[in-house]
Amino acid sequence: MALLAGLRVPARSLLRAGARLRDAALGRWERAAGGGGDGARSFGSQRVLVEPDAATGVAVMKLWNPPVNSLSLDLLTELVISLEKLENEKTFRGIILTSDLPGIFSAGLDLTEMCGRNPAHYAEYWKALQELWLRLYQTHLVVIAAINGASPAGGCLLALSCDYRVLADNPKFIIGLNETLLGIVAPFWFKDTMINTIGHRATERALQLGLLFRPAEALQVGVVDQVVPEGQVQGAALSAMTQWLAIPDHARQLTKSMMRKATADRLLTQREADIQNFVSFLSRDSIQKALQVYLEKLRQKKG
Ligand SMILES: CCCCC/C=C\C/C=C\CCC/C=C/C(=O)SCCNC(=O)CCNC(=O)[C@H](O)C(C)(C)COP(=O)(O)OP(=O)(O)OC[C@H]1O[C@@H](n2cnc3c(N)ncnc32)[C@H](O)[C@@H]1OP(=O)(O)O
Repeated sequence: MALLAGLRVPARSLLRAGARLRDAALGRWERAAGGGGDGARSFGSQRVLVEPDAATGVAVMKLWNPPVNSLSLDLLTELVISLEKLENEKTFRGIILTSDLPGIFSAGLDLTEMCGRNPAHYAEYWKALQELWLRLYQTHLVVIAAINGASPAGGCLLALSCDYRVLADNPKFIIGLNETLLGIVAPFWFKDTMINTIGHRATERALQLGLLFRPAEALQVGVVDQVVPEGQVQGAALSAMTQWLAIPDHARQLTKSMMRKATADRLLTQREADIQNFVSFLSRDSIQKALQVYLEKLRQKKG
């Protein structure tokens, strides 16, 4: 109950949360997809709900990790499993990645996974993040981000790793790689993913200043491809998906691989070194202190 006490979610969501937690305790849950009639069933885990539509070959994947969809170790693991499952189902060609929490797409990496833990935990956490990025960035499926909330840092990385981004038009829905504001540094593969999306100069400025873009600026700089009124984001993502799925799979997939392989390979060839780098960076007293101060500021915001 204490965990739920701080959440700003409606009673309906709390009931749904209760049901999910119960079902998760029993193992992976399944329920019939509402009115689908095509035999497709929703599936998922505690923190990732997947609503597949076998008729269109598109699955909507919703993040649900209250209060802010921070990328905890559990969420990272569940995302990888859900992605792998969809990749292995031959009927699916596309994913809409979105959030099931009002106003938040993802708050990025879970700061509580990076503060006051031991080096083995940092290593495990970083490996899980690498795993998710490598899979999402290189998946043969079309992935469109329907960004229905704030999306800083790791949340922005998730969106940038998709093939196309639609952002809901609300000034609170900021997006960007703001690591420097926390006193930390975006790793090279975050930087590369952004360069591949908006170019070198715009990335250099965005990263050094830790810029968090509002929707109009995000569109202008190219961090997102489309801005639509709130409430239309999923519909717009589905419309965009039609265009992507009109292309023969083999041609689109080979092109995606041609565009992204070198970037992914750069991490693949130095995964272990990247983990060690992260662990030693995070283990510095000054970095731990900076993260603790930032986390404390977030916690006191409400007080
Ligand atoms: C040359 C050497 C190079 C070496 C490089 C090597 C390695 C690189 C090293 C490190 C790289 C790390 C990369 C990091 C990436 C990240 O993603 S870090 C996380 C960045 N995220 C943020 O800055 C977002 C912070 N959150 C917010 O701004 C807001 O929470 C919000 C998302 C805009 C939502 O605002 P609001 O709706 O008002 O909610 P609250 O702020 O009230 O938050 C509610 C509770 O959630 C907690 N929380 C928020 N964000 C996080 C988070 N990211 N992790 C964990 N917890 C979070 C917040 O504290 C509140 O908690 P309480 O309810 O008060 O307990």
